Amino acid sequence: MKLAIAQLNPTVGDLKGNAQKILATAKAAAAQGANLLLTPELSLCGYPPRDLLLRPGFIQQIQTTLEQLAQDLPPGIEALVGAAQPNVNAAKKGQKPLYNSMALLGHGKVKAIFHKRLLPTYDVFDEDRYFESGTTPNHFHLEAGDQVLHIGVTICEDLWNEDDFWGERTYEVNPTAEVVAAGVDLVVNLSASPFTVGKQALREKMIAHAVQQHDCPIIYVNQVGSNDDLIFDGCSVAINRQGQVVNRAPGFVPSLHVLDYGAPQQDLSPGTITPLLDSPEAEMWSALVLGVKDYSQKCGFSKAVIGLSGGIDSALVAAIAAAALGPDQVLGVLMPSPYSSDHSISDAEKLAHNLGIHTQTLPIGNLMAGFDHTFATLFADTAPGVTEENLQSRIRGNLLMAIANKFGHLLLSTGNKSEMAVGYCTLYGDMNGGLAVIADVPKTKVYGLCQWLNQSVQTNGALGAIESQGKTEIIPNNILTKPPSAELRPDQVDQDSLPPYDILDDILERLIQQHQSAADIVAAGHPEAVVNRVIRLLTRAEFKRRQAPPVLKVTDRAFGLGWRMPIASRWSLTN
Ligand SMILES: Nc1ncnc2c1ncn2[C@@H]1O[C@H](COP(=O)(O)OP(=O)(O)OC[C@H]2O[C@@H]([n+]3cccc(C(=O)O)c3)[C@H](O)[C@@H]2O)[C@@H](O)[C@H]1O
Ligand SMILES: Nc1ncnc2c1ncn2[C@@H]1O[C@H](COP(=O)(O)OP(=O)(O)OP(=O)(O)O)[C@@H](O)[C@H]1O
Ligand SMILES: NC(=O)CC[C@H](N)C(=O)O
Repeated sequence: MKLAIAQLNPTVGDLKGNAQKILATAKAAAAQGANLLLTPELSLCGYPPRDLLLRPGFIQQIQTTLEQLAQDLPPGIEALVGAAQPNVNAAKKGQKPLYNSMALLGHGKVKAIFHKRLLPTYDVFDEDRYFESGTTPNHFHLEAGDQVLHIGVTICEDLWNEDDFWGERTYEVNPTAEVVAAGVDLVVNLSASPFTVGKQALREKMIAHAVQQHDCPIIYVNQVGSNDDLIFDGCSVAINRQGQVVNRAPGFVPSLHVLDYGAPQQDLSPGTITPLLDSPEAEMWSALVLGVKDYSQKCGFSKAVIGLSGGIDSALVAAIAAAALGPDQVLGVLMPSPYSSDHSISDAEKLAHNLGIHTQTLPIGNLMAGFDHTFATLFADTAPGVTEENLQSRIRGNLLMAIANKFGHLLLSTGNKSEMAVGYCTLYGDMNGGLAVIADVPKTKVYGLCQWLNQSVQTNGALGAIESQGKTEIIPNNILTKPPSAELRPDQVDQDSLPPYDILDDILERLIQQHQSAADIVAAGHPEAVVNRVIRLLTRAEFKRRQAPPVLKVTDRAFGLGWRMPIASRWSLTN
């Protein structure tokens, strides 16, 4: 029997386009003799469809598209296609109106529907909002000539439940154990599992554990591509009865792999194993490049604009944009003020040259003077301070949005996770933008990524669309070595206002990712006064983060849907 792993990149809501992708892949798989096409979770609607699921018209269109797709499939191949399905008993039983399902298409019809059993409702997932859990094990017999393969169907979270792997009971039900008890030869897991750094190694350990626990090979098929804030890395794997990876699809690109299952061992035969990326930096880079590429393309942008300060944050975002869209599609705008250092301009120009992106220089001194003049009477008895400093940021934000409006660019905002956490950024200023590219990358990791970028250009030149041949650096060394500064007043450096970034980032990770209390963090060796100050800053900046652009998620807890803190709150995160 031949099974085709279709690692697809659907666009949320593009039912027609997604159906065409599934059909084209089914034809390619059939041409290679495949008997069954395996597609990711909700492959027809794209994951996550969020509140589109509340629109009756969306659900109706899913049904008609699914039926049409069943009729269009080439003969000889069946397909498991992911689609939300109505729960006909919802009103009578007081249940949720939908199931998260896989439809088995074949012989011109929808032959069977399998419902997801375990619904993730934590971090960025909210499936309990829409879906009812399936209650019975999902399995079917695939028949081709005189061969029959008994296949167990699980959908993403259904596999994330092995108590002894996680060391704690996560769910009452174990869908894998139930299909294995029904006597299946093979389990497939159709997923939309978002990327975070290091997650693929964890997935493979978890799947190998399940294979050994249940003595059953597993094929895991993941979505690829980025939808809003979530990046899906693909890396679909097949693990044989011995717990060995026999096929791994590449990360961050769509792909099709056809695998054999059968005699003599009744197991999966070896396929192609794409090596995993060799560092956390390589993973993060690939994910962010895909995030910018897909967000732009799926929202209809081909060009991006970025404020280029000569600092490290805007340098990294410009590099990601150049790799994602092509250097020719990226505009860096230099907006020096009277407080800007000479190196802010020369470093930004050097960076732009290394990347091959376009630049424009728009000095903001006159606009600052115009604001001073207009406010002269109103602000007459006040001392200049943060208000005037922030005006520079807001002037730049306005200029950038005007360019975005005029030329149809997407404005990429450049704030990193550390400054988003403590509110070291200006609303309607440097926070302006359509996509917050590195707002889940702590400042220390921004440095790590830039250093990795410079090393990669020397060793393998793997920098997407950036021309790297003959170059020894992408991020100019001076950008890497000078102290970070907002340059909003003379001689300002970040470290005047914030703890050193290595200390800040460690405290933030403990607070945001590990939910530690102040006492836990002090016990880990941080001074109490610094911990309390960081907690105050983190809490106070909630209102800013609520107004930030979508943040590309690369860590286990990103700002956005996975971090839902109240704004008007009196609870202190010291506890
Ligand atoms: N709970 C709440 N709900 C809604 N709004 C709230 C609020 N609390 C304050 N506010 C409002 O927010 C204002 C304060 O926020 P905001 O105006 O953003 O400004 P603010 O946080 O006061 O200042 C920005 C900080 O970011 C630093 N920084 C660092 C790096 C780069 C840049 C840059 O811009 O390039 C800036 C800058 O040095 C300064 O320390 C208050 O004046 C108030 O109007
Ligand atoms: N002189 C400038 N010209 C153009 N854009 C600027 C200028 N100064 C600031 N910006 C914009 O505002 C953003 C915020 O500035 P900030 O100083 O926090 O970041 P950075 O300069 O990129 O990095 P670093 O903080 O390490 O210096 C910049 O990334 C950039 O997009
Ligand atoms: N779509 C899902 O069910 C995803 C949940 C799963 N635990 C993951 O992160 O990969």
